[in-house]
This record gives sequence, C-alpha cells and structure tokens, in this order.
Amino acid sequence: MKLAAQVIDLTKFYDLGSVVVKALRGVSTDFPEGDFVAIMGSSGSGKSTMLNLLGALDRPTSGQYILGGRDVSTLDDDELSEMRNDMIGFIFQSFNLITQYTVLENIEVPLLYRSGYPAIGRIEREWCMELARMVGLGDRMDHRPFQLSGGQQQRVSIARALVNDPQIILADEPTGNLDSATEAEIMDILHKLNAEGRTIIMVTHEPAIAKQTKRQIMMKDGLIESETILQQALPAS
Ligand SMILES: Nc1ncnc2c1ncn2[C@@H]1O[C@H](COP(=O)(O)OP(=O)(O)OP(=O)(O)O)[C@@H](O)[C@H]1O
Repeated sequence: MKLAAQVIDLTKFYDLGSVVVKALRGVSTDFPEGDFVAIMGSSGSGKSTMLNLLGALDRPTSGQYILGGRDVSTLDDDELSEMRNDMIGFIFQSFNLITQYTVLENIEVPLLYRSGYPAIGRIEREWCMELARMVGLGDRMDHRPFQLSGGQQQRVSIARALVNDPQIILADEPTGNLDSATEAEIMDILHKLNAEGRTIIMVTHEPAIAKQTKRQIMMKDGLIESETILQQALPAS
C-alpha cells in the first residue's frame, strides 16, 4: 500500500529554559493514501503538535517524517514550503479567512504563495470558481466572510484547502465551531474528498465525529496510546 505520509519515532521538545516540555515523545505511524484518520486525546496530549509537524509547519526535534516519499528533515525551508503548498491543504477550526477578501479571493490565497508569485490567470480563476461551486457557494463568490454563516465560512476554507489539489488534507477541529446540522454537511464534504482518494487527518475532541473516519489514533502524554481501525484505507491505485 502506498503511503501518503509516515512518521518514525517522532519527538518534539519545547525548551523553555527552566523546563523542557516533551510534547511528542516518540510517535510512529503510517498514513496510507486514502486514509481518513481522527487524532483524539485529552488537552495537552500532543495532537496539535503532531498536526503541525505533519503539516510541515514545524520541524521535529528528532525522528523522521516522510512526506510523499521524501524525508522532510533533508529539505531546506524553501523546498519545505513548496512541498507543503503542493501536497497539503489545511482546514482550521476558526476558518482563518481574510475578512477584507471575498469568497473567491479567499479561495485564491494559496495561489499567492507559489514560488515566484505569478499573477492569478484566467484558468486558475475558473478553477477557484469551480471549487466555490463544488462547496455550494457558487452564488456567494463576491460575498465577504462576515456575510456568511459559520458552515459557509468553513466551506470557503475547504475550497481554499483544495486549490493546489493536495493529496493530504489536515483538519484541526473542522466542525468545532459548528452546530450539528452544519457539522454533518462539513463531514459530508470531507467524506467525498476522501472517496476521491485524498488522505484526511483530522484532530477532533468529538467521539461522534471520530467514529465517521477509518481510523482513530488516541494520544496520551505525547505518545500514541491506542489505534482503532474502523475501515481499511483505499488500496493504492
Ligand atoms: N510553542 C510551544 N511552546 C511550549 N510548549 C508548547 C508549545 N506548543 C505546545 N506546547 C506544549 O506541548 C504539549 C502538547 O500541546 P498540544 O498543543 O500539542 O496539545 P493538544 O493535544 O493539541 O491540546 P488541546 O486539545 O488543548 O489543543 C502541552 O503541554 C503544551 O503546553
């Protein structure tokens, strides 16, 4: 089975001078392509630290992170950000939209971070419009975030996460700020993206959400305490 990502004995220590916080103390797991994983665990167990490392937003203290077959520790900062932009889409609990931008402009944001910063062309704009329609916001492209409901804002952030057609989607409590009907809509979209073959890794506190995935990882004190497989990931194509 082809792996989208793999972590091997990953550690992350924060040196605060008087004390060293061991946020991750040696975590190993494989993420096959097409996996849909819920990372759970109590507050402070290391979930966000793990997601930050998986998103290549931060570097581990030790251990290996293999992303798309490459060892992330061998990449310089430019290579790392290019890899992150190409391979990973991010969805956050608080949506992280730019308030002055329209829906369409928010969806376009990752295109602004490409190497060389070329202007957004007609084909790319069409693609962003298609993504807006895909998440059900075809008639809202000129609206600004404050004119949208929480669920609609999260759909903008999902469209934005898809702009570079990433293989992996990292979601940090994507339904944390939403009511249960809207939560179901967002989970539907994530299920569709997973059915297309994308790997989804999601931090959640909610067991009812975690049950809708293929695998649950339970973290405790910076380690994986247990893993439960609910359904096999897609076989590699
Ligand atoms: N930048 C940092 N500097 C110092 N310590 C940190 C930093 N980030 C996280 N920690 C510590 O690392 C440990 C793990 O934190 P982390 O945020 O990964 O936990 P979490 O499981 O995501 O918690 P929560 O569910 O509350 O978001 C905690 O003890 C936290 O205080």
